[in-house]
Amino acid sequence: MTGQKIDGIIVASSVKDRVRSAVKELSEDGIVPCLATVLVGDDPASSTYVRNKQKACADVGITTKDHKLPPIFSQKEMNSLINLLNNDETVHGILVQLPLPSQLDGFTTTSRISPIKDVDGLTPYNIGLLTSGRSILKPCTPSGIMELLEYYKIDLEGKNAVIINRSNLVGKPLYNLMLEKNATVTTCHSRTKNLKEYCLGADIIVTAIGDRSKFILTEDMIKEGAVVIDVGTARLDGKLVGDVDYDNVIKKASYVTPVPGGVGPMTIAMLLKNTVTAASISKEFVQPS
Ligand SMILES: Nc1nc(=O)c2c([nH]1)NC[C@@H]1CN(c3ccc(C(=O)N[C@@H](CCC(=O)O)C(=O)O)cc3)C=[N+]21
Repeated sequence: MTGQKIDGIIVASSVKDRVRSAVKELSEDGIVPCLATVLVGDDPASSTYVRNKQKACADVGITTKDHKLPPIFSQKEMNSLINLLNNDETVHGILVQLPLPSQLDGFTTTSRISPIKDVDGLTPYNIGLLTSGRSILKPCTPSGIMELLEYYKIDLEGKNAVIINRSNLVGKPLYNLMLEKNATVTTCHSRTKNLKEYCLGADIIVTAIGDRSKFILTEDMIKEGAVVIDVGTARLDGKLVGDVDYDNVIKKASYVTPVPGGVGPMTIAMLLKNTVTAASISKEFVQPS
C-alpha cells in the first residue's frame, strides 16, 4: 500500500475561494482589504516571496501597498514606517518579510506592529492569545498545516506528533495549535538526542530544517502509516527541495506533503485569510467621528 499525496495547491485554492467571497462581502460594506508589504534589501529569494504574496492578493481582490527599502534602512526608520502603517486606516495587514538585514532586529520590528494588523501572528499579544488557545491571527505556515490536516480529515486526538523545528514562525506556534487538537506534541531540534527514535514513535511528523546536508527524513525513520508534513525549503541545482525523501517515504507513509506544492502554497493562502480577518476586525476598532 502506498500513501497519498497531500495536495497543497488544491487546498490553497479552496481557502482562496472562501477568501474571495469574504473580500466581496467586505467590499459591499465599503472595506477594501489592504495588505502592506515591507521588504528591506534585495535578496532575490525574499523579493520573489513578496512578489508571490502580492500576486496572490491581487488574485482574490486584496489590494497591496508595496514598501521596498534600501539594505541600509535603520531601526529608527523602520520604527517610523511601522508607526505610519499602524495609523493608516486604509491598511489592514502589515507583513514584514523576514529575515531582516543585521542592523534590524526582527523581534523589535514585528513587536511594534499593531496586534490587529499582525497578519503573521508574530506580536507578543498574538503569541499570548495563541498559547491561551484563543488566537485570531495565527502564524501562516502552522495554520496552513492545520488546514491541510483538516481537509484530509486527519484527526490529531491522542496522536503522537513530532515537530522538528523550534522557531517562532513555525515550531512554537504549531506546537500550540496541535496541542489544542489534543495531540501529544514533542518538539525536536538540533540538540535532540536519538531523533530517529522520536520519529519512529510519531503518528505525525512535521519537519522544517531546510538543509539536506544536515537532515533528510528517510523511510527507515518513520513508522508504517505515519503522516509526514514537509516544511523544509532549500535549493538544489536550482530546484526547490524539502527535507523528505518523498519517493521512498510515500511508500510507507499514509500521507505526505510534496515540496513544492505542499505547505508553501498554504502559507500564502493563510496570509490572505488573515488579511481578510484583520480587515473584518478593523471595523470594530473604527472610532466614530
Ligand atoms: N514575515 C514572514 N512571513 C512568512 O510567512 C515568511 C517570511 N517572513 N519569510 C520567508 C518564509 C518562507 N515563506 C514561504 C511562502 C511560500 C512558499 C511557496 O509558495 N512555495 C512554493 C514554491 C515557490 C517556489 O518555487 O519558489 C511551494 O512550496 O510550492 C514558500 C515559502 C514564507 N515566509
